[in-house]
Amino acid sequence: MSFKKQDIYKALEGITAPGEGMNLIESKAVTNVVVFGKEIVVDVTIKNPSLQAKKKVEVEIMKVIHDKVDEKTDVKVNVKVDAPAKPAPMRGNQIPGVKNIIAVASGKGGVGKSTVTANIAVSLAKMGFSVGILDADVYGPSMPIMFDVAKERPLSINVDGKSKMQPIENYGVKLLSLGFFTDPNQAVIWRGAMASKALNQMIFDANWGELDFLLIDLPPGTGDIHLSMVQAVPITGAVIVSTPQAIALADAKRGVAMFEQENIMVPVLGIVENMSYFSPAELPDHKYYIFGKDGAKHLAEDLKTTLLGEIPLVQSIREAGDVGHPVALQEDSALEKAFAETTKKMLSQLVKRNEDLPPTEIVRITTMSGCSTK
Ligand SMILES: Nc1ncnc2c1ncn2[C@@H]1O[C@H](COP(=O)(O)OP(=O)(O)OP(=O)(O)O)[C@@H](O)[C@H]1O
Repeated sequence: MSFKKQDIYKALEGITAPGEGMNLIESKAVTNVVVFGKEIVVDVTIKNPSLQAKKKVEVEIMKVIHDKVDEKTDVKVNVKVDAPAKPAPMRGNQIPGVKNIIAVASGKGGVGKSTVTANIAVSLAKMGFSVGILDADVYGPSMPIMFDVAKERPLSINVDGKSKMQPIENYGVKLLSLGFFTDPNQAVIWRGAMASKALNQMIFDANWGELDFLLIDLPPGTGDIHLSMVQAVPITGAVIVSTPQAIALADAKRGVAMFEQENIMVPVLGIVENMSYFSPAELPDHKYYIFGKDGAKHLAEDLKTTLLGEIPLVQSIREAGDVGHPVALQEDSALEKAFAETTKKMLSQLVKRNEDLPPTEIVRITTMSGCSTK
């Protein structure tokens, strides 16, 4: 035997525990490793009960041991399933079956909020979570294009005698968007009451099924539509997207402040800095800080929140969005890793939030005259 048990543990650190956002060692999923001559037996306990997750973890363990430890050894993997992850506690107008609702917002438009939402959703799905996106961007719903389903239309199906809207699914992500209800050639801006009605239907009259996460892609800004969203559902936490540019950061700050208002109180999980720097394909080690450096890092420090990730400005991110195949789907690419890291950081903030704070309540919005609208 030319390897140590420690080599096996080290190799297993390279595998993400399905549905947990941590590696198999960090999450204590590996409960035992035994070496008998040329045979290695790994006992692993995972939280995701699906057959696919079990098979995936088994195959990944075998592969990493053969690649990194000893290619000739026989590997046996015993996979056990523990009870499912604790759902986030919520009350109020819950969406049945939906455990965590995450709002993705940006103060300024065009900073890549939808791109970040799409890629975080794909990363979550690849980690084994069940994920949905509600595209609530009233000014320009772009998710149907980003998920290559712009020509699809949600069907109405009958669930327990009620007619429900069936989300469109691609890449393991369920999607409903205001964009499914407008002609892409017409510039429609959803206004006030109509937008609220459509959003309410997409939230409560849809067959989302069991979801670990529902990401809500909010329109840019901090206006009425945001208030009606936070009023309608108990949002577990908010993620703010910004570029490092001063004017984007100032708007991001307003976004954080909006969620933290006393009458809203949605915890901010952190800030994702998008378009952090540009690296040309021919000079991958060069980083050009086009919009400034460390802007979101400093803002996160100032606001006592977390910098969740720094996503570079890369042509392939734009191209992948345009062809409807989010870049996080590109196996083993640097961008896939960047989004996976950002997602893991968001998850660890979410776990902390769910441990430390009570459930988010439905917000009572008080009108100028002091009357509650709920
Ligand atoms: N990191 C990046 N590198 C390259 N292009 C990017 C990056 N992030 C976003 N883009 C591109 O920038 C454009 C705007 O991105 P996106 O639509 O995600 O922004 P947004 O903030 O959601 O916009 P809106 O304000 O319209 O909702 C898109 O063409 C997208 O492909």
